[in-house]
Amino acid sequence: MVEAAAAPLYLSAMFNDLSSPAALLATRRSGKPRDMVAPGPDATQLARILAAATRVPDHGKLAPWRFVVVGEDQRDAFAALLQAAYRDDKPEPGRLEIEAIEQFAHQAPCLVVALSTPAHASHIPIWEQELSAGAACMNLLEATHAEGFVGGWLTGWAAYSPRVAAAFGLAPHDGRIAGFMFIGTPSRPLDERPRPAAETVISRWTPSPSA
Ligand SMILES: Cc1cc2nc3c(=O)[nH]c(=O)nc-3n(C[C@H](O)[C@H](O)[C@H](O)COP(=O)(O)O)c2cc1C
Repeated sequence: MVEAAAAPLYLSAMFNDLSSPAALLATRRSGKPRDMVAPGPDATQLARILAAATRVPDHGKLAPWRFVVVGEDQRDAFAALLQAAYRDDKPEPGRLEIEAIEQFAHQAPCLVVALSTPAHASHIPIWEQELSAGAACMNLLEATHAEGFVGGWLTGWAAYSPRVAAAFGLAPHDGRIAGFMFIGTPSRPLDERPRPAAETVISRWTPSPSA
């Protein structure tokens, strides 16, 4: 059996356990992008993460998703874009709002913008293509954790801004921003969040007599 790479010290045994694929799935925990610090993935590791993100169920083999990497040297331009987009709706933002935008744009060592880009001409329902985009985002996160980093999937107002969408190549009605996928190293231990009790979300089908 191939020995799993030793998990970096910051990963408590409770979260993102790399000892086996099943353990990783059972202990998956996002990182908070605002708490992420270097290192982030190098070019080779990011290429592996994005390759995994494209290896998802995809009805009709349409690849209805795109991934745009925002380089570290592009974060100032990204922040300027977000500020301009924010001013589209609120021309006179307050200082705290601007600070929040700057913090969002510059957080975490690595940022990939995931796009849902359904093929409208296809007979495959848009909903199913959007599900594939969600699967791609999830695989990106799982591959991130498998590489020993943490990922965080955020949206927020910027994901619904036409100006931000256009800056990432989306014309109106083309598609949507599926998420801002931040990747890095947690600067503090991860903590658990409430999870739904299995019995509230899992059941066995019992056909009704009238079915
Ligand atoms: C489509 C989508 C959008 C999300 N957007 C946000 C967001 O804007 N802000 C936020 O704090 N969490 C957001 N989340 C939730 C976090 O990504 C994260 O999943 C949540 O904190 C639970 O942590 P877990 O991934 O470890 O279960 C979003 C999740 C999804 C699936």
